[in-house]
Amino acid sequence: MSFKTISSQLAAQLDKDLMGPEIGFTLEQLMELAGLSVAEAVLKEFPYSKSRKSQVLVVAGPGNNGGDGLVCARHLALFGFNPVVFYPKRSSRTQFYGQLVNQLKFFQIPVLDGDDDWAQYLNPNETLCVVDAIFGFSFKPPVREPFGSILQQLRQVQDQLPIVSVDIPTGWDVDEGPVEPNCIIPKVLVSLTVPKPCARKIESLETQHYVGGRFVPRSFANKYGFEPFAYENASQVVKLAPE
Ligand SMILES: NC(=O)C1=CN([C@@H]2O[C@H](COP(=O)(O)OP(=O)(O)OC[C@H]3O[C@@H](n4cnc5c(N)ncnc54)[C@H](O)[C@@H]3O)[C@@H](O)[C@H]2O)[C@@H](O)CC1
Ligand SMILES: [K+]
Repeated sequence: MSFKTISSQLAAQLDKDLMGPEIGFTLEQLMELAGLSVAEAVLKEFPYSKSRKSQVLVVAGPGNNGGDGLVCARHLALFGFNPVVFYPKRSSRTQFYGQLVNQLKFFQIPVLDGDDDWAQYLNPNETLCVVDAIFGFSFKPPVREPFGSILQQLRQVQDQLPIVSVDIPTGWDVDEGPVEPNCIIPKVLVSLTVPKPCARKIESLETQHYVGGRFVPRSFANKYGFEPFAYENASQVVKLAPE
């Protein structure tokens, strides 16, 4: 595939740079745009219609990838879907995660914890798709519990219930690709800012690939060795053509 990628190390540096003293984005700003991008990709792949199922299960992990999922769920509700969030290991890294959960409650979006029966939402007759916001570019294999069992359950249904992965398919090494035996093979991948090397391992016939997280100017993209993606109008995502 010919699209440009940047390594996990460079992606972390890019994030630091965007949120550093010179540029000054806050994590909250970037997460809002990232979550909105993923919700738009869901809408594009599984258009909302009153006459069909509209339930979306969002599985959120303990870090910022999970935060993207929490934001995504709120936008999905605004787009007309019925999101349910499974958030088994809640971050206390900053107060912000608690605020995101409060916002979900404000939207009357169910937020399940580790003791709840989340697997009831893995029924393809009732759920349209699953958003995989478990781990992003900071995942280091091997996967620890409870996420090992969660991945196993998701893996069992992924052929019937499409999975939309946020930034990195969970269980994939950011640079090497699928490493965990129970890693997710998503139907849709939404790379944020710029694809990471593992995105080269997706099979374009099996997985639709979007780029989202539209928040850098050309000069900054060029500094990190890539060209801006061809976003149309106000869209927050662009679909990459299969190669
Ligand atoms: N500029 C960007 O591209 C932006 C990226 N964001 C998101 O931030 C993500 C990176 O966030 P983080 O650095 O917080 O990291 P992640 O969300 O990828 O994961 C870190 C968390 O996972 C846990 N973890 C790592 N390996 C594990 C294992 N083997 N078993 C169990 N737990 C494990 C860590 O303890 C930590 O809690 C990106 O992938 C992206 O989704 C956005 O939120 C904001 C903007
Ligand atoms: K993910």
